[in-house]
Amino acid sequence: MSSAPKLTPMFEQYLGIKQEYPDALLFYRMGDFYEVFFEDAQIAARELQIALTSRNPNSETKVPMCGVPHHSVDGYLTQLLEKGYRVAICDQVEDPKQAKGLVRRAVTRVLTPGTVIEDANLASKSHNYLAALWWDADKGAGALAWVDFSTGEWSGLASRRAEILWQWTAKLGPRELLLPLGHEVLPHYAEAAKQVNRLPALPAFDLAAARRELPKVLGVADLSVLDLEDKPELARCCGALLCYLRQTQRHDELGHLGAFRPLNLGDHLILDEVTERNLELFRRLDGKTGRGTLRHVLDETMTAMGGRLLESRLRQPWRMLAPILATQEAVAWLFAEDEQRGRLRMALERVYDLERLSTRVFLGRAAPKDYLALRESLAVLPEVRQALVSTGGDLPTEAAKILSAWDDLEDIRDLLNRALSDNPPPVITEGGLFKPGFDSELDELLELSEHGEAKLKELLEVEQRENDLPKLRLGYNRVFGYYLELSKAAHDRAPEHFIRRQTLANAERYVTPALKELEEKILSAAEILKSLEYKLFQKLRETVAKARPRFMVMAEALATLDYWQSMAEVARRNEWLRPRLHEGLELRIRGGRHPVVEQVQGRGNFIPNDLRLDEFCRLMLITGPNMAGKSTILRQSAIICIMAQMGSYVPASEADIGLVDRVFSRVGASDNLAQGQSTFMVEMMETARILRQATMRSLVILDEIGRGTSTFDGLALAWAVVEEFARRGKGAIRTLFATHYHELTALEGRIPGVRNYTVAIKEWKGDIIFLRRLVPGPSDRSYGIEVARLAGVPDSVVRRAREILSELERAKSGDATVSPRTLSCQTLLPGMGGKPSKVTATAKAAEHPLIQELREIKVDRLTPLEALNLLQTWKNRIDEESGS
Ligand SMILES: Nc1ncnc2c1ncn2[C@@H]1O[C@H](COP(=O)(O)OP(=O)(O)OP(=O)(O)O)[C@@H](O)[C@H]1O
Repeated sequence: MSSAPKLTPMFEQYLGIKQEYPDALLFYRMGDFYEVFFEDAQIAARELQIALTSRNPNSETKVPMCGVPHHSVDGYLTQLLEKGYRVAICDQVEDPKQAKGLVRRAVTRVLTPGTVIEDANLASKSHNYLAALWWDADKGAGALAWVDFSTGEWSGLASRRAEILWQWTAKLGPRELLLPLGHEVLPHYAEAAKQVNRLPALPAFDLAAARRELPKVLGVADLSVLDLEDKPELARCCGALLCYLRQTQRHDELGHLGAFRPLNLGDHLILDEVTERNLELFRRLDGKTGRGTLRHVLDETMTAMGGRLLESRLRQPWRMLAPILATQEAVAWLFAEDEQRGRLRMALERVYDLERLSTRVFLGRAAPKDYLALRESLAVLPEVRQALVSTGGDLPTEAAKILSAWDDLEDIRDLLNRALSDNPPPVITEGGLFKPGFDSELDELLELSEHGEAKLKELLEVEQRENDLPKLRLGYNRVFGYYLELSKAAHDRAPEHFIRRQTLANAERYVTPALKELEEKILSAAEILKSLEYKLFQKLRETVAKARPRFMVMAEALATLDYWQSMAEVARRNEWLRPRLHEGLELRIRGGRHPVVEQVQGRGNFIPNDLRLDEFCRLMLITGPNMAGKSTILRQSAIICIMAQMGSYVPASEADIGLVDRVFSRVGASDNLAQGQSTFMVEMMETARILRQATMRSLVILDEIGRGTSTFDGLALAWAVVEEFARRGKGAIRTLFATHYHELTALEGRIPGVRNYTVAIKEWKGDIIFLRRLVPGPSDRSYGIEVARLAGVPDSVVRRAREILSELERAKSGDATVSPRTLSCQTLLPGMGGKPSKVTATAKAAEHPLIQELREIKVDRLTPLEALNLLQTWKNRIDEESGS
């Protein structure tokens, strides 16, 4: 048996380390490069588009290899993290000059998408979550916890329904999700669990470990202080987060994590992930962010912290009146004060991301430019404070609270001012971080290292002059340091104190005791200088890191101010109005607009609409032609409620909003074909969810339920759903229901609270004009064919569709061709059988399309041959239709 070829010591070391990080790409530091080997190299070369080479670990095998220079590694790491990879950074942990044999190396940190803290890997105005989910199927209980490691915020929720936990996972969209090994991902949520890391339940999710670790990290006595004692599942998830952070950060200190604040669903207006998507709160239906989303319209924040607060509020608006009213009061104050708001905006623009900067300082990963950014931000704090107080009048309660806890962090600003040079180096080890005058010892050493050159020159000049050797030269090499050099021709004139060190072909090199002494001073000054700079930097870092809680207080204050001013700014620009909120169930909007559609189309081109949901009209059935604007009304009503409960002004001329606990929306088709679910299946799953979760305080908007199946199945389902919403509890659930099933309009008068509405149009010379006005009453028909014509469907198809339509209508109005299946449905469904519906009543007495053509024919203009051909065409059509 042949034994495996012996590896070089370097590869032995590499493989030993790699074994500990099987799931990460190992970046192995060699000199000025990070090298990647074996399979990792193939992945890295492909993903980073860099050359794949090879290296021999022994004489026989070749190992794939690629590498990147250490100074530009960050850009490559960003690319890998964006693609979802984890990277273990393996550094040299001893000075190669001092190393005996192979340099010692160790993994200094593991970068993962969910734990990154560098700006290059993060969207500034979005949170970056690492989440952990635990579900105990036997007990029927579970939890989800999440942390934004870059800011230190963490939270979570416990639930007795796995579906709720997965919904929140989908909503938060964590960059990484920790799941215990073997734990199933709920069907329909594969997207949410795209980036899953399976951890062994023990020790990662161990309850005993969580009980021990959590209080330690958060500096409290036990779990009861954290409101976690009676939520063991949530404690497990928090424990798993800590366990993973410890593993990846190689940093025992997790003290930058803030207080754990469990999410109390009762405090918030719940928007599930489907509603978020359908209403295009964060992403458009095509998946893109930015223009076309509500967030884009609302975001006038000037700081990253304010932007993230806006994201959280939009994700979780309030359910309770008190915080909404307090926010409204502050927004109204800044809304009224244009000048002050302008000053505040200008000041906030110069504030950097205090949360993430101070995290990097705390974890020892801040670059000199981060300290400079902190210094510049702190310099603005007095200006922001000044902008708050400058009105002279009474401040709103919340603003007064912020002001009373205000901290300019003057001591830290003063320290950074005195310490940091204005042009610091890119990395700390390069020197030049501190200002002259900050530390006297440092100044002395700087003087020596800077003037060392001059002193050497002085020594050379003395030797030249005293020994009459004008051609004497000074040089340096790595082997014996500084030397004096004489040409071969002059070497016999070397004085006695010159000690010969090297003979070259045409020169001799010497040292002198004085030169050696000076050299030692200069070199040791550089060494001492380096270590003193490092020591001073550590001290500075510690002082700034200790101020982390103060930074966090101010970060929260600035984020809140920024949120208010952003709300006030957009309200001013778009002429929005302060809504009235109340505990009742009535919803009244006058002159409501869709903020996003209006922004895209331009203010003058959007037609406002009124809407009222009260005890007489709790469920609005909106019929109307395609393209009339039904979906827009549905969405804008939901969006106005969401905005109001964020404390924002709303696009309406008047709004009274009875608080909403959940908004549900089923709008349009959302295929999930990739997950093996048809459009109809998804629609029904979502409808089922709404039926399970909606309460009397919810607002439900349903758009064209049931259209993904056969007409009668769809109608029957839509009908049953309307009945269910209209008859829940004592009254109906506030529902806006847009549909093309005109048969449903028969429900008005049969079920209390159901009212018909339509979006008006006008017919003019065979065309339709969209009036975009919501008016009481049902619509007569869909005008689908007219809209198809407007959309450019070819005339031949439009004509044929008209023929088919009139056939169908004839059949429906009791003609002999009606099928047995249709008959059975008609008798099953109330409102359909017996009396003709509105549609059939208004339809013209149907006649065969051939008769119409016959009428239009000009016989005297036909040649006999054309007449014969026409006759043959008609006969063919009749034969086809009768199936002969
Ligand atoms: N109030 C309005 N003012 C101006 N334009 C509007 C208004 N409402 C809707 N629109 C425009 O009409 C388009 C169609 O509106 P919407 O999708 O709401 O129609 P719909 O009745 O739901 O159509 P369908 O039944 O085909 O789904 C919108 O994209 C928008 O551009």
